[in-house]
Amino acid sequence: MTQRSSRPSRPQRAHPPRGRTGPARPPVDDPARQAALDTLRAVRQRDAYANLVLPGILRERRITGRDAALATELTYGSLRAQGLLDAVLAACTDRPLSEVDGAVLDALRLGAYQLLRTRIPAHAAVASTVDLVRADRGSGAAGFANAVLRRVTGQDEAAWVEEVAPDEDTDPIGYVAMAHAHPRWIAQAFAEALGSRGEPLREALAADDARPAVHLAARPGECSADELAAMTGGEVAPYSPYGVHLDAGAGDPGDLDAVRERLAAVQDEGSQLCAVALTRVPVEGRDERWLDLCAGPGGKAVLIGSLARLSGASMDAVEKAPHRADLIRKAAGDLPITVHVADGRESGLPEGGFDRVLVDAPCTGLGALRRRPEARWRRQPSDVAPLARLQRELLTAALSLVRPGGVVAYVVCSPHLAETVGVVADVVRRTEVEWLDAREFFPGVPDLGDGPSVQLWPHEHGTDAMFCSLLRRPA
Ligand SMILES: C[S@@+](CC[C@H](N)C(=O)[O-])C[C@H]1O[C@@H](n2cnc3c(N)ncnc32)[C@H](O)[C@@H]1O
Repeated sequence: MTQRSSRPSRPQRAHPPRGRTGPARPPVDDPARQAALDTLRAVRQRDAYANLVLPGILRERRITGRDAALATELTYGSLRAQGLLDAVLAACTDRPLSEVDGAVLDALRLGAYQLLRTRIPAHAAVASTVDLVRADRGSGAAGFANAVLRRVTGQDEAAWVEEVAPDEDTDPIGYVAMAHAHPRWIAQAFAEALGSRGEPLREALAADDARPAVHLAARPGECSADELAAMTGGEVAPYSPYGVHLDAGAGDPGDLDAVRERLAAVQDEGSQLCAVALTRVPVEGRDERWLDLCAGPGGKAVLIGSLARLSGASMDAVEKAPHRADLIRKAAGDLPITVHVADGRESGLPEGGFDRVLVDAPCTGLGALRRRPEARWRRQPSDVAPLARLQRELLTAALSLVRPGGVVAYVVCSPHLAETVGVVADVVRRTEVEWLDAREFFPGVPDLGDGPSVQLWPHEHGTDAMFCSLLRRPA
């Protein structure tokens, strides 16, 4: 690890007071950065979700085109990279970041992101950030931000990683976690799922750190993937028969005509594949009652419900949260889906009453971090055990709701072993059930490992890191 010759001295003032420290100026005319900064603040102060806050700000302020694209890139990029940015910023000040005014810290993260991970010229990145701080917090805070960011400009991202990351030889996981801006415990969980601390782990974290393409699912019976690609200018997805990929910078996909007219929905290709896999497993005899046990907000329920309609089946959808149950009803429209607000562990639905059951269980979401920029810094290792307990209980309930000979798909958007094979192996040990080789039901998808479960990965499949196990209740 290289050592910096000296820590930067305290910038300008020994202790710039918190809050306003000088005359504020009128708001700066930089709508993209202002939108990004306001979103970072909402995420920090109110635990808001950036992908809900930012589109609202852009709409309200009528920010479009290049400004909207820049705001999106800076917001999501700064949030994704936060751990790395904070380590660099901490090395550029001589007091803990916890003592830096929150609003100033948001701006410093925005500035550091531009300096380390964009092609924006350094002088523009520093000056624009300092202007934002001056307008909001006054000239003292602006001087502090200027001094810190100038120190960040001293070297590029790779050199900073060498300085702030743990030593690569003694802590390879800690090193690669810092280099690709992931908390160490998440990198460790990925390493365990991949069975590697080397190149596959680096590739997985790098893919997880990049801006993902938008994935759409054409609604079966309404529109084909070819038609959807032609309508949206996207590309037909490589594996899902319903999938289309759009460029990462393609704007708000909710504005697309195909999505507004319900011919398609925004849905990761891995989610599509797991939902479709449930419908591909042959079952003998009756095949007309399907169930989604954790259905909100309804992405998979709509895809499976569309396939149910085409094959003459109907579907029940269970969701514990009433507002998410409402979202399923809205998304389902006239599909043959009956929505129940209930706990899937005691839904009151008939035991053995269903031919196919999906358990898309609540999980840490570690497999979809690239789509939820702030999530990686919010999740904690202590979240895993209670979720794994709930997942086991939901899967056990699903196995009592499926009829003999029927099939259950257990799906999570996480590769954490405690939520994936840990849950399934435990339930299989305690229940009489056949663990099917799920790989057969992901035709054409390469690199699916040794089975019997399927673990998808962003770096191998271009999907979220979705996990799917298929279980059959003995006839
Ligand atoms: C991973 S999400 C499901 C996503 C959904 N299948 C889709 O594709 O849109 C898990 C859902 O389970 C719900 N949930 C959590 N605990 C539950 C329980 N005990 N019973 C039923 N649903 C539950 C959550 O509110 C959440 O909506």
